[in-house]
Amino acid sequence: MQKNNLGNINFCDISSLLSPKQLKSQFPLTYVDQLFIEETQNIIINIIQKKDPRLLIICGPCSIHDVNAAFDYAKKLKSLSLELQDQLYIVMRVYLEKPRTTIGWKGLINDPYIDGSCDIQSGLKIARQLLLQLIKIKLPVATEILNPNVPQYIGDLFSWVAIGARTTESQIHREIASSFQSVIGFKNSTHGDIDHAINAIRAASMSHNYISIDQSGQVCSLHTKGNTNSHIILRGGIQPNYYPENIICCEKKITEIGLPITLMIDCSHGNSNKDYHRQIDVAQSILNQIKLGNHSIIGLMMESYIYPGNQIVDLTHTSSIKMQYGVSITDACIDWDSTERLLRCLHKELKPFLSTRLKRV
Ligand SMILES: O=C[C@H](O)[C@H](O)COP(=O)(O)O
Ligand SMILES: C=C(OP(=O)(O)O)C(=O)O
Repeated sequence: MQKNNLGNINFCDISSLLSPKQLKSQFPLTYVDQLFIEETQNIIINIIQKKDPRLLIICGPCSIHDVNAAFDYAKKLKSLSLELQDQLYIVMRVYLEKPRTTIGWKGLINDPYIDGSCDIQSGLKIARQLLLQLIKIKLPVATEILNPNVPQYIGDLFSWVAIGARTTESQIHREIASSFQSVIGFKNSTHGDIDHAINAIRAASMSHNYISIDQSGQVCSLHTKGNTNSHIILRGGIQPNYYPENIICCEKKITEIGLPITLMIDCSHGNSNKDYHRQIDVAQSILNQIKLGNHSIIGLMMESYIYPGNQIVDLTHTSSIKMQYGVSITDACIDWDSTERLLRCLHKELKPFLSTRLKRV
């Protein structure tokens, strides 16, 4: 078989990208904004260490595909978060990379024009610019880290980070998690196994050496300190795992190993059986569990956008099809009005209970 001049018959094309340093010089983080991110990271560390009794809420679209709609959503979320901040600490889900079960659109960084052109260089620029805009309005942001080199470009901007169900068992993702100064949430596996997430927490807490790229884009060997601030995210699997019996079983397992008992519940994915309406039932169940004295649940994740549901995009025809504004193009989301009602309800109902959760230190 004839090799092309890229040295591998399966390579079709290679193009250079700008380095992390070049991207950051085009879209710099100001000192004031950097202090804001550090402050929000510390608040979330305090929440998972039970020194701050508020419930952490990671809330936003399944994926970002339209930066204008994302910013409109962010403004609504910011103003609500100010009103509810005494009980809820709200962080926007800004998911820029999507792990797929088989194939599909892989997110704004990979394919910003949603047409299969995969202009990754533009994707990185659009992503960093949006994140800086959100931070400018003092909205903390959260994401899932997927591609191992992406953190060098935008990893300085997040207040909280997830490793997804499909990558929690991956060594490279655990190594990356060990480099983060923000809290990291590890999801249980797509089938519902929590051992992968427990092993990930232990691995990420240790120091690692691995191959990465530095700020100039040069391949390097990276030595990390280890991140001891991580927790499990129960996202359901073949069955939901947010019921009291699942939570108790998970708490028992974590206690036996000697890890801090800190859980976030993802109201979507396997816990909602991918029916977005059911996210509200999951949140209601968690509210009741907290009222009944649960101390291990520190946060909730929800997939929410401006309008409900989702729309299917056909990557080959996107330019000729008009997409609906503010509607997800990946998983279905609850709409803004339902989100606002749910968050107000959590705020009101949790008020008498949250302060009793403070760890006696
Ligand atoms: O959160 C998003 C999706 O659940 C995840 O990316 C998998 O999506 P898929 O099963 O549609 O590929
Ligand atoms: C892909 C996601 O979730 P999970 O890893 O739980 O499937 C997500 O939260 O967007």
